[in-house]
Amino acid sequence: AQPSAPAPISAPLRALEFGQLNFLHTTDTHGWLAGHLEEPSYSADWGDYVSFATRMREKAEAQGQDLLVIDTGDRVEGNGLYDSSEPKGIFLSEILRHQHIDVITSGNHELYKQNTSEAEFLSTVPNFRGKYLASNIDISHPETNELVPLAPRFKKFTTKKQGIRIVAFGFLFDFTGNYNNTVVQPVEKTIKEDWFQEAIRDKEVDLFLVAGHVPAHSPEYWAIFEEIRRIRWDTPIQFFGGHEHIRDYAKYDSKAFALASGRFMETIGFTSIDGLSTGDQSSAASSPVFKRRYIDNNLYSFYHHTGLDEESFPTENGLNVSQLITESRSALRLDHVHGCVPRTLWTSRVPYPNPNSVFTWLQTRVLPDSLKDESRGEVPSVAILNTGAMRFDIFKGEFTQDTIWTISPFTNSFRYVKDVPYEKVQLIMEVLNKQPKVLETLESGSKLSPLPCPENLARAAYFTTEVVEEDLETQPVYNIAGSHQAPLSVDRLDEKILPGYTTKDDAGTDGDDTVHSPISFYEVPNCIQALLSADKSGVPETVDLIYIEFIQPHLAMAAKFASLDVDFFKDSEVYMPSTTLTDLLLAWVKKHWKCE
Ligand SMILES: Nc1ccn([C@@H]2O[C@H](COP(=O)(O)O)[C@@H](O)[C@H]2O)c(=O)n1
Repeated sequence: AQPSAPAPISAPLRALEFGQLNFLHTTDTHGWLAGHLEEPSYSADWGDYVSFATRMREKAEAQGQDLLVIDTGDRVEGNGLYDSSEPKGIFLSEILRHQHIDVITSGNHELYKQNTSEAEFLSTVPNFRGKYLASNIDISHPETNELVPLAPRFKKFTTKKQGIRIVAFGFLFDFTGNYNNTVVQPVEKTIKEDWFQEAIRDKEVDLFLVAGHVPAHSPEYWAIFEEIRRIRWDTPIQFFGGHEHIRDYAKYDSKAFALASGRFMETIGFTSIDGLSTGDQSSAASSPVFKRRYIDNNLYSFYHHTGLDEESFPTENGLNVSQLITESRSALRLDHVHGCVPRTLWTSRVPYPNPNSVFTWLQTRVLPDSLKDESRGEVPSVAILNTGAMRFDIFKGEFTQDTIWTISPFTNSFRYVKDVPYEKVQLIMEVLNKQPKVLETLESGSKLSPLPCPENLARAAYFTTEVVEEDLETQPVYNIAGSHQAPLSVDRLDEKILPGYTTKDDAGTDGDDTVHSPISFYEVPNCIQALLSADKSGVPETVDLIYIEFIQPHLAMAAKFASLDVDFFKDSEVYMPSTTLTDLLLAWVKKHWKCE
């Protein structure tokens, strides 16, 4: 772990059940390879994970079993270790490559920008040659401009100990927000292509392995499942997914399961399968047995599951990677303090609006204090921001160079349209906050990216519907009864059962390795608005409508519903040129949250 990481806290743990074939899985790490430096439950770093994977492989192989390591993308954007360097990602890429990964895929974040996808093509794919799969992504070659596969479409391999014959794929969900140097072909179309049809007709296969940046429960995975089942009615299928930032496990049939392993290096997913055929030896078992566990990413869990301790657990490679992370953080000055946070602000642990909500803080303090374009003088305005723009809670204490990227990694700036009737703005807000179907599909047929953070969409079933009194306290406590998932915090360390993930999935409620008490998780709107007006006494007739540029296509759609005759693509202008949300937040923190 990193020198400043908090020590993990002992807690009751559920055991891992090994099988013939075992997997470790990460997804949506978003640059958090240093682990969480303020949350003991997730305080292990990528170096510890390198050691853990090695020790787990040794353990499996000593028992004549196999272990494979999977990563399903969104490795970039969301932490200083990625975002703070120039160019972005040069430190992260060097750290990442030290893990032995058997199958790795791209997420949507690898494709938002041209430089990110090109770095993927020129560095990550070669670093993981033979392991990186891209079943439905092409990229315009940076030198020739020719459209080429980002990586091989699939691969076939045989496991070392058991001789299990695996055909593996690597998919991305039907993403449409990519920059135009890449092409993401819809999954449903890709699976009709000859190469896929041939691959699933291979009779010498014991397991289909579908890794992808695709939600565990999703139409895309359902389509792949059905296509494979049309040809291979009983070959086992193990899916690994991601994108929703949640722990999840989906049962497609008794021989096909999908695991999703959370977000931000909080979770190492584990699955095992027993009863597979191996090579030409058919299995004695009538049906394979699938198991799953969500491991809290900390050394207490790692020691327990490997049966090792502080002395015997770390590998030389793992220790070197931890050291490399420390050096990279230091070179990037990620511990540099910009200010001191007076009280913790939550994205979804408290209801909105609330004095402890990040969104209330933005609405009432940051946006009104910061959004001012000199060229517009005292013209009243309304600013609209999508809640997905804020990625993480802000903990009480030091606000560092790392914090700014964990909360606001996107480089979006602001645009505006002049003289919009205030009542139309209110109608637009109503449309934007209708969940989520109204604004899902453009006339072109392409889908709009959701406005809130992915957790917020995926966890609708877990929302705390009645406000828990304690969540309204100045600093809420966390061991609250209810049934919802949410990350663990730094407080309340005095109790044996600590608050944390309490996952419910298709296999039940015993998936988390650590037994936790649950935490509240409140729904937040898709968008918030702030009225910026010198005259606080009344509502203005017309306003400048300022918005974060990410929501421009959504606004264009919403304007139609609100009968507002504005072409947001043609009629808008840049507001506060060269200023991003990240810049605004940092400037506000430096000015208002000075350390004593
Ligand atoms: N420039 C951007 C990009 C994304 N978002 C928000 O993030 C969501 C996607 O998050 P994943 O990690 O699941 O890919 C997206 O739906 C937006 O809410 C943004 O605000 N600005």
